[in-house]
Amino acid sequence: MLAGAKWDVIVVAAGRGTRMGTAESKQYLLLQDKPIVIHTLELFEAMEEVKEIVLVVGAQDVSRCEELLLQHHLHKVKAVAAGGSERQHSVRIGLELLQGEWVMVHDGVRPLVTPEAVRACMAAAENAGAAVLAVPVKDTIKQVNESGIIVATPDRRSLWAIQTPQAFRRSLLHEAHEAALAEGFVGTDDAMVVERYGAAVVVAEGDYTNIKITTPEDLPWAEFLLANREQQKEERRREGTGR
Ligand SMILES: Nc1ccn([C@@H]2O[C@H](COP(=O)(O)OP(=O)(O)OP(=O)(O)O)[C@@H](O)[C@H]2O)c(=O)n1
Ligand SMILES: C[C@](O)(CO)[C@H](O)COP(=O)(O)O
Repeated sequence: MLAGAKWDVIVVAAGRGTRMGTAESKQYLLLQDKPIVIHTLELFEAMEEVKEIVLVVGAQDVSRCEELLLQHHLHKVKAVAAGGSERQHSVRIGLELLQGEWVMVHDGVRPLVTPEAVRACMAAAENAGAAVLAVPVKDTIKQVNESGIIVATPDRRSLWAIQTPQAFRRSLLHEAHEAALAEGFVGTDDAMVVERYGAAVVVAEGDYTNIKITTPEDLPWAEFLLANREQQKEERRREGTGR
């Protein structure tokens, strides 16, 4: 294990992808000939700050994921666990398998997060105990009632779109999840669980390319962003070798 590796990661990939509408769950769709969730895992596998990864998937996908891990040499994944009916349950299942001091939770379907953004999130969490990647919203956001009438326009300066990774001192995240379970609270992200527990969660500014692959139009966008990154990497490599 690397000396600087003090972070564990839970990659949640047990969703059904109903909004994508494909027969195959979206985390296994191919981007540049590789399953989306493998792109995501490779990012954390390559980071020296990362010690161990737990992958949480649908019960029916555990063995095919174990094979995929071998095929793609993902040695940091110490367990593949069967997830729960809600994202929050899948996170809690992953959390039970980890013992380290620091843990990040990341969506398996956010394959485009950069190591720089992950590092910004980890640094903010090490300072504050809990941090999430986020970007300021670019649109004007309205609150609309059931009749389709706008009831409020919150000040955009205070609105952020929340992404993953979400990074925490493990004991805090564990206590917050236990409390949520006891109270029957289910949120859409881990920050909500920790906020509700009463702890401060800070935002670390990420970037707009860390998209969550959710609906069909996200796929060509992700392909474009990936191709663009590969091209930039190739250009840097050529410059580095003077070619
Ligand atoms: N019970 C669940 C639900 C979601 N997730 C994971 O949480 C991440 C973010 O969820 P989302 O994009 O909403 O995925 P789905 O639940 O699969 O999508 P949908 O809501 O369209 O069905 C995904 O990587 C998804 O696989 C999970 O591990 N367990
Ligand atoms: C955690 C998350 O990625 C933050 O944007 C998001 O909440 C995932 O779940 P959702 O079902 O798409 O709300």
